[in-house]
This record gives sequence, C-alpha cells and structure tokens, in this order.
Amino acid sequence: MKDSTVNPAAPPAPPLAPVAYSTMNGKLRPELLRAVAQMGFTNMTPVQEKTLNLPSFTDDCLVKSRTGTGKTLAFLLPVLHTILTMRDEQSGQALRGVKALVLAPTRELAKQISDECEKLTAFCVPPIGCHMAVGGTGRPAMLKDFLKRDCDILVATPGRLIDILEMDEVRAKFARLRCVILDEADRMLDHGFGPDLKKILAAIPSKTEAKWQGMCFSATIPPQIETLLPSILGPKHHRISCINEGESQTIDSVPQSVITVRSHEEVLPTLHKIFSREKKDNPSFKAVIFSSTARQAALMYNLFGHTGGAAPGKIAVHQMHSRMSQPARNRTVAEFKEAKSGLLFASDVVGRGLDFPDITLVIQVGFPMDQDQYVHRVGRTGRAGKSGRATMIMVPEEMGFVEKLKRDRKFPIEKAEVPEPAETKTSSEDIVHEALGKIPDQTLYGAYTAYLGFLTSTTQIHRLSKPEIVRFAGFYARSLGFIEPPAIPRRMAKMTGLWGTPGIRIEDEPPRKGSAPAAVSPPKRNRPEDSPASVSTRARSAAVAAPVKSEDASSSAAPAGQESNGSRPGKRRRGQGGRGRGGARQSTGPSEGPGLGQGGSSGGRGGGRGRGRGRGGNSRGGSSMAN
Ligand SMILES: Nc1ncnc2c1ncn2[C@@H]1O[C@H](COP(=O)(O)OP(=O)(O)OP(=O)(O)O)[C@@H](O)[C@H]1O
Repeated sequence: MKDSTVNPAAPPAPPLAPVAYSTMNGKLRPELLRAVAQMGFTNMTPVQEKTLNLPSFTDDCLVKSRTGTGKTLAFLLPVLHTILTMRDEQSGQALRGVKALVLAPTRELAKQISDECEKLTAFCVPPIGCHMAVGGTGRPAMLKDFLKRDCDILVATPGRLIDILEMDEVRAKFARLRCVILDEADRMLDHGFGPDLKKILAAIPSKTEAKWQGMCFSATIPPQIETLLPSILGPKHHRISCINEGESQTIDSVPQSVITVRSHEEVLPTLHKIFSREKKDNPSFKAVIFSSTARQAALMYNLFGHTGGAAPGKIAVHQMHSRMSQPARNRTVAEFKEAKSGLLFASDVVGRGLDFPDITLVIQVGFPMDQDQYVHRVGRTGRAGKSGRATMIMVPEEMGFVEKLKRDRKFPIEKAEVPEPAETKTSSEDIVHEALGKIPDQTLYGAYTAYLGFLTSTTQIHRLSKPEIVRFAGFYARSLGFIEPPAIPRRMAKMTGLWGTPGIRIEDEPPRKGSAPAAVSPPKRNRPEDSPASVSTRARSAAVAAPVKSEDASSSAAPAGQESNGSRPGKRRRGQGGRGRGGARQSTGPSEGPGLGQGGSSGGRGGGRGRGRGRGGNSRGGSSMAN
C-alpha cells in the first residue's frame, strides 16, 4: 500500500492552489477535457487533481475527500480515459462488453453518476455506452437493452446487479472487465452491503485473474472496512486523503449547530419556527430535513405540505424516502435539483452522494444512524465550494450523541436558540397542532412504530436500554397526539426484542380465520381538561396496521400503513376498525413514561385500509405546495 499524500506527523498542508484542467492536456483524452470545459469546470478540485496525477490512470486507489468535492469526476475521468485508450488499441470482439462497473448504494445516486457519465462522454465518437442496473425500474426492458446494445460502463445498485448476474448471458458480458469502482465505498463494504458485494465479486471475473483495477471513494473511511478492502484493492494500492490528520471531515464553510428542545412535543413547532424565520430572511431558502425513518419523513411531508399545510408562505414541499414508488422518487430528485427554494423531507435515501444544488440548510431531526452518517447528511450543503448551514433539533435525551460527536470527531457544533418565527398571528404550536389533526391516525401510528424500530436497530450504537427505548418512543407518541403509546403487533414486539420490556403495549393475537372478531374497545381520547396547550392534546386511537417488509433499513421493523390516504382536512378515519382485528391491548409491565400503562384500551384497527397497501401507499407524488 502506498500513501500518496498523508504524512500524519506533518503539519496541516496549506490549501492547494487551484490547478487548471488545461495542465492535463496530452495526459487526459481531449474529448474528455472538452466535455469538462463544456460542464463549466476550469480547475480541478483537489481530489480530482490528486487522483488524475497518480502514476497511472489504472492504479488501484482508496480515496477520501469531503462531501461535495467532486469525487464523481475523480473516478469517472480516469476510467473513461482507459476505455477510450482501449478502443484505440483493440477492435471488434476484444472491445465488446462491460469494461467498468460502478457500484452505488442508492438508485438515485446511480442515476446521478450515470448522468455525469453521459455529460463527460458527450464528445466521444463512437459513443460510450453507459447503462444502469437499478431496482424499481422495468427489469425486462433494462435487460433487453443491456444485452442488445454495447455497454462500456455499468452503474448499478447491488440488489438488481445480483439479480441479473444470475443469467449466463449477463455474466458473459463482464469477461473483459477492467475496472470496479465503489462509490460511497465504506457503505458498500459495511455489514449491510458487504454480503451483496461478495456475491457480485463471486459472479464477475476474479481480480487475481482478470487483474481489474479497483477504486474506492468516500468522504468517510472507517477502519472497519479494511476487512473487505482486499477484495477490491490490490496490496500496492494508493491511499489518497484530501483531509489532513486532525482536520474535520465536515466542510469548513458549513457552520453546524444544535437546538435542544425540552421535549418531543416542541420538535415540530421548532421546525415550523425555523422555516418561518428562514423564509422571511432568505427567499432562496432551500432545505433538506432528515428524519430517522421513511415514515417520519412522510409524516412531516404530510404535516407541512400536502395534508396539513403547516409550511409558512408558499414554500414548495417535497418528500423523498424508500416508501415512495420509483417514478415518484425520480420526479422528486429532478424537481428538487431544479428548485430555487423549497423543503425536502427525507430519510437517509438522500443522505449520501446526492447533489442538490444550492441547499442553504440541512436540518436533522433526531440523531442519525451513526457518526459517519452525520458527516454525509451535513454534506448535502456547502457543495462545490458553496456555503450552507447545518443544524440538529434534539431532545435532551439525544444530546449524548452530540456530545460524543464533539468529543470523538471534534466537530464544531455550536448551541443555537429556537429562532423567533416571522409570523406572529398564529403561534407555531397552534399551526402544528391544527395540522396534526388532519393527519390520518394510520400515518401517525406508522411513524411511531418505525421510530421504535429505528431505536431498536441503533441500540448498539447509541446504547439505549430497552426500557429507555420504550420510554423514549412513548414521548414521541405523545408528541403526535396519542394519549398513550399505541399497542404494537406481537410479531414486531418479538422481532425488535421489546417483548416483555416494561411499558411496551402489545396488541392481542389477531383472530384466526373463521373465529369471531374480538371486541374492539373505543379509542381512548384526551378530555380537554387533560390537555395543556401543546400538540399532545390530541387524542389518538392506537390504530394498527399489518407488518410488511420495508425497503428502508431504518424502518425495517415498521408495520405498513398509509402515509397518505387522501383524507381531506377535517375528515377523520378514526374508528374504521370493522375490518380489522380488534382486541384489547396488553401491557407487559408497569408504567414507565408519560402515557404508558394508563389503563383503558385501544387496539382495533382504525383506518382499516392499511393492510396490503404496502410501500406504494404514499407514492402519489413527491411534492406539494403548502397553503
Ligand atoms: N472541477 C470542478 N469544479 C467545480 N465544480 C465541480 C468540479 N467537479 C465537480 N464539481 C461539482 O461539484 C459538485 C459535487 O460533486 P460530486 O457530487 O462529485 O461530489 P462528491 O465529492 O462525490 O460528494 P459526496 O461525498 O456527497 O458524494 C457537483 O455539483 C459537481 O458538478
């Protein structure tokens, strides 16, 4: 292994003077340089400069550079150069087939890479064939196209690639593979995608025999990835880091802050206050709001746009998460890339790699999956030398994560106050309160169970005990208007390991086919005198939906529900439990947090349409205009 740039003992290197692309004349193919110029890039970014100046364009490399610093071009340019040079040296059959395979963790990122590739090859004659193999698109049409036409570069997500690699004809197309690139390499090599990667490597020509080049790129390279790294990179690979030892992985031009609110109930009003203030101060306000799960993102989208209309002014509101159909996801990405302002409520589907121009603010509601994910989320702003800001809204219990970030990573996260909203006629609390009332119970229930799932899936990382998870999720349920945390299906309780945890509420077994339905207890409601003036004053039935497998890892334990069932303001679906399984809830332990074990019963499937709608339930579209 050769370390090309970093000497840990050396003082931080001064910022590099920009190096012009014209210095690559005679080294990089002229048709590529012409395309780069057409894209408006005069100078190389540091990561491009370093990668393009490795001893050979075909050397193996592990490259670390901050988010938004142009890593895509840094790997595409050498690869395209190699393919074009091969063309000069070979012809006919020797040239057919996939020469470069780019793997990315999400479909949208694959599409973005493929788009960049199209731009870079605009002047290549004959054209370079760049194809995509990603899920959510028509498999037969994709396969037909891939098998019929020349494909020089294939950009793929692991799932679809594994699927098509089962076919002999597809595998045959990889016989002359020259390069394998992992974008977001740490993600591709981690325990989530690692097994998929092994399957892919077993199906394509082996590195030892085919001697293909391996390239790994990311803004974060944790030590855990070293285990699988030798499957992609040879022992003599170069290591490039554009981040000096001791420097922060986040972009310097992005100030980071955290707003601590007293409880979950203040989170949504605080978001409203931020939107209101920003909208007033900056007409080009364009923000991504990250939540822990797809269902939380969908809930916020419904609350601030679409159903609840709580977003101030006429801000366009978008959503992006794994519970949307692929066409809706594609539409949202295209729209939000073009948008001059607006809000995008997102799960971590957009946490990595996606390049939405001119994001002015990244907001994280609650903590991300891990510290590296924090870096990538923040990196949606401050891209390509632009400025931006990043903030988090945290309840006191979540502040441990922030303290750890500051301690472990030395991120300059400042404390910030809740901003004064610009609109004063109605308080943010009242606006959110009213909007919450328009959201179907099923959507709120889904957000609650997904949050429980998220908390249990991050136990190892965030060290929350099971009773803490139950208590914490209970606070969240209250903030959505439930007077007590809804009962969860037994299966979910077992899957998440929460079965038997004090305070968890579990619904009765569903009636077996043919048996009489169990009695449905009326949903428990708050009486007005129970209610302080907060969003939690709304009573909610504990509507229950059936579990389905979710594509979104962060909500994999989440039962399905309707995110958007078309209910209009004021029309509630409460109590449509006739079709559903009823049954009084069962509490497996003493009361822990507010609202837990308060007696009474819920259960009964309000909003009985939930079952069977699955992931498409919220796919009507990705955008709406508030007000
Ligand atoms: N040489 C350049 N000069 C100016 N802008 C550039 C240059 N190269 C790329 N860009 C622009 O920088 C932005 C970020 O590029 P890219 O998406 O490749 O970043 P990245 O480092 O891969 O980010 P992430 O880590 O988030 O995936 C894009 O809008 C891209 O068009």
